[in-house]
Amino acid sequence: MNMTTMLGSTRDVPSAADTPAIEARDLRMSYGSTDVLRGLDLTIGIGEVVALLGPNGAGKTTTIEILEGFRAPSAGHVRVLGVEPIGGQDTWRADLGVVLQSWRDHSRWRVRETLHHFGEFYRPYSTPERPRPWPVDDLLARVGLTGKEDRQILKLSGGERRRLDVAIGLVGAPRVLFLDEPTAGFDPQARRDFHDLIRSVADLDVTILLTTHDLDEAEKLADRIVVLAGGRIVADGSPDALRRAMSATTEVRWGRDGATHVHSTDDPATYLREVLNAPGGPFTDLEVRRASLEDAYLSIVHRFETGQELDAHEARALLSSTGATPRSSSTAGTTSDTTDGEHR
Ligand SMILES: Nc1ncnc2c1ncn2[C@@H]1O[C@H](COP(=O)(O)OP(=O)(O)OP(=O)(O)O)[C@@H](O)[C@H]1O
Repeated sequence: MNMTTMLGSTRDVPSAADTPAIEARDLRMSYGSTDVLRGLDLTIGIGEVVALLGPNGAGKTTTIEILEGFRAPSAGHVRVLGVEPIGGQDTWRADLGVVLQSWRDHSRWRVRETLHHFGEFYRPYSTPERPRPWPVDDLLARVGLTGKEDRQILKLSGGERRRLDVAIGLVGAPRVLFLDEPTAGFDPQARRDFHDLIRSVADLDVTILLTTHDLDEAEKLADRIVVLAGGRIVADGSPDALRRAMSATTEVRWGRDGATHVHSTDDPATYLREVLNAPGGPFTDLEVRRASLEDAYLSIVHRFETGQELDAHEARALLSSTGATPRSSSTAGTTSDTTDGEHR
């Protein structure tokens, strides 16, 4: 039985039709006197793949742990598959797959027995539409651990262990999969394999919320990127929309007469014309670079952290694709100034 047969289609699931997979309204969380989440509004539809980004300590893991039901929020309305996570029963829990940041238990267990062990928890929740658990051999093949079935966990490499973590998250054939920094420590090939795996899972309408610091990963995997900073969502949109909202600027780099110049501009054509027509020796270097998603992200976070105002237009652009309402006038914005840097 392959994965598609096994998972069926979540379109058949009654609760999937009109209930969002994840819903948070004015979600707040404080640890003692420290406010970590200050009013998060987030709706994620069934089958969406969303990357949650934000600087260290922004509250990504906290958010995920609240959605998983591991942590009670201080305030706010939270629903995952229509259920309040902190009171979620086992039938609800069986619909979730969780890949934590680090999982170090059972290190003497072997790969197959570990998956078998966790898979058995899900058997009582098996339905004709969604047989559970996921067949271990198919799962091993999916995560690239075929041939490692009998190895003890402590003898796996870091990347292999992470693949096992992902397999454990999937073994219950979840409807919603939470992945906290899933590819930390992966080599490039393992990362690529993992991306293929997640895309194939996403194709089955599994809702995926992942945290990552890897912009490239977010861009490859996610339909939508949500940026968390200062306890609030400061940007929410497709990778393209975020890049467009933040990347009016283009960087022009040129070398001439022994000097390298770097200039950011909203109007590269006009600037280039000026540069090319200016008197001087031959050009030794010329590069025109549109800002990347990483540039956009860094700019969003930088603008937020330095308290730079964003105007209503910028706020709308950053939050527009989900129709979210900007909550603050002091979050992120575009870097549309033109600065000239010169390096000799
Ligand atoms: N159990 C806890 N008790 C007190 N403070 C906590 C606890 N867990 C997290 N924090 C604090 O809450 C803030 C948010 O932490 P969280 O782990 O959610 O951030 P994150 O965005 O996932 O960070 P990272 O990117 O570093 O993983 C941090 O300042 C952290 O120190």
